[in-house]
Amino acid sequence: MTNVPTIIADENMPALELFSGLGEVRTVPGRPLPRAALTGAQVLLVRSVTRVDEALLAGTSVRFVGSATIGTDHVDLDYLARAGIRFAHAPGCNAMAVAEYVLQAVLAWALDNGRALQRLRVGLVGLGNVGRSVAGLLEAVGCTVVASDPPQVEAGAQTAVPLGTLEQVLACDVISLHVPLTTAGPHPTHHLLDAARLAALTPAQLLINTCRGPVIDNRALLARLEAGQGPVTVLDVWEQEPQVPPALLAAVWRGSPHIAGYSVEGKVRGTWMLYRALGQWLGVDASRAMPQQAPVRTWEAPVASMADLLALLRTAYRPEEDHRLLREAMGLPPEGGSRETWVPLTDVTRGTNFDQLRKTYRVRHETAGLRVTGAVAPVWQTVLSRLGVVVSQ
Ligand SMILES: NC(=O)c1ccc[n+]([C@@H]2O[C@H](COP(=O)([O-])OP(=O)(O)OC[C@H]3O[C@@H](n4cnc5c(N)ncnc54)[C@H](O)[C@@H]3O)[C@@H](O)[C@H]2O)c1
Ligand SMILES: O=C(O)[C@H](O)[C@H](O)COP(=O)(O)O
Repeated sequence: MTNVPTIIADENMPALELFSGLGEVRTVPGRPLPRAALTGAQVLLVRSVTRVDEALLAGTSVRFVGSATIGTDHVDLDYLARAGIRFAHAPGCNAMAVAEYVLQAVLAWALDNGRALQRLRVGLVGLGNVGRSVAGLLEAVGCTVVASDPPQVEAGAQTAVPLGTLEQVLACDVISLHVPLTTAGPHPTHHLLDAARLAALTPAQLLINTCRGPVIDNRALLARLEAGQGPVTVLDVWEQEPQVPPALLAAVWRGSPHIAGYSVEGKVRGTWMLYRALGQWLGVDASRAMPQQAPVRTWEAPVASMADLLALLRTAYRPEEDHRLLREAMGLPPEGGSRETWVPLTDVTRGTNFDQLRKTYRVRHETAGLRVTGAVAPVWQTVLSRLGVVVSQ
């Protein structure tokens, strides 16, 4: 390509200054992305909220699409291949952010329920970048982890985490979902947790979904939760985003607006990976380093107990704040209010509120780089090391 390309980018993408040497960047809203904005553009950079398909791209001059995400279910990859449009995404960019979100949920639930981590069996559905990061942290705190991943079994993959059946995973104390959303192929994940599988789960279990909403049949889940028979549930993702059914939100232990991966580092790394890929495609230098943004942080107290570890993690991120804000945005009162106090918002307002929460999401850093100066009990040393914490006593 000889001319300077025009790059259309989602306005919620950080660190777009990386692209200043590669083309002229123009930002646009991602949901909905105005098709007219693509006129004359060669490059389109999106996040998960933009459906990228023939309807959006046919007749445009876009030749490169980048998605600063791990998931690709919003992109019609077959169409892009047929149309000769190059595609890049960001595998692994925010895996540690999601793993920290899951670790906090497990620690808080275990503390609240008097469960010893060393006796917890954790089942992961999907053992890719996120599943492996989650397993690394949970094994380090003493949990026994098993995963179900049929594509890896069929490929004969050697995995550090033992692979079992989905049924074995669903029988664990904690179940965490880390699969892509797929509707075709030998192992589709749409409604993988359907009514029948959900019926086998009990209130003694913890179910966490940070992958994609439609992997769980949300109506069936709500029916189980309203009957008092469902698992304690953490949902970061919802079947009809940006819609969040107030009844389902009221029934879960914790809900958040699809932000499990929203660390500053995860988002910046996603942009940086696209910058590298675009530079390679254009055949130009793209050797800028990933912008480093985490400030110096210090934890001066000891890390002796599970509660200490949770308190340390909470310096970076307080999940109940996301839960509170999401409830407010969907018209629910603070925890415990009756159904009569729910504010009846329209779908349009709820959808706008959901996207607004994500757009204005606060600065949240991963734990990596935190300096601990207090005494660390041997039992927590491995997890702190895997979190990238620097222990200096
Ligand atoms: N909430 C968030 O902010 C957030 C952040 C990152 C990723 N995600 C979601 O999490 C998903 C997983 O991320 P990842 O980085 O681990 O992806 P990945 O591609 O590295 O791993 C996915 C794994 O799932 C396995 N898999 C596929 N179908 C399966 C099935 N039917 N049963 C069991 N395993 C199956 C694959 O073999 C693979 O090992 C992404 O596709 C994305 O949708 C959400
Ligand atoms: O797949 C992912 O990486 C995440 O789900 C995704 O990044 C969520 O954030 P968004 O792209 O919608 O801003």
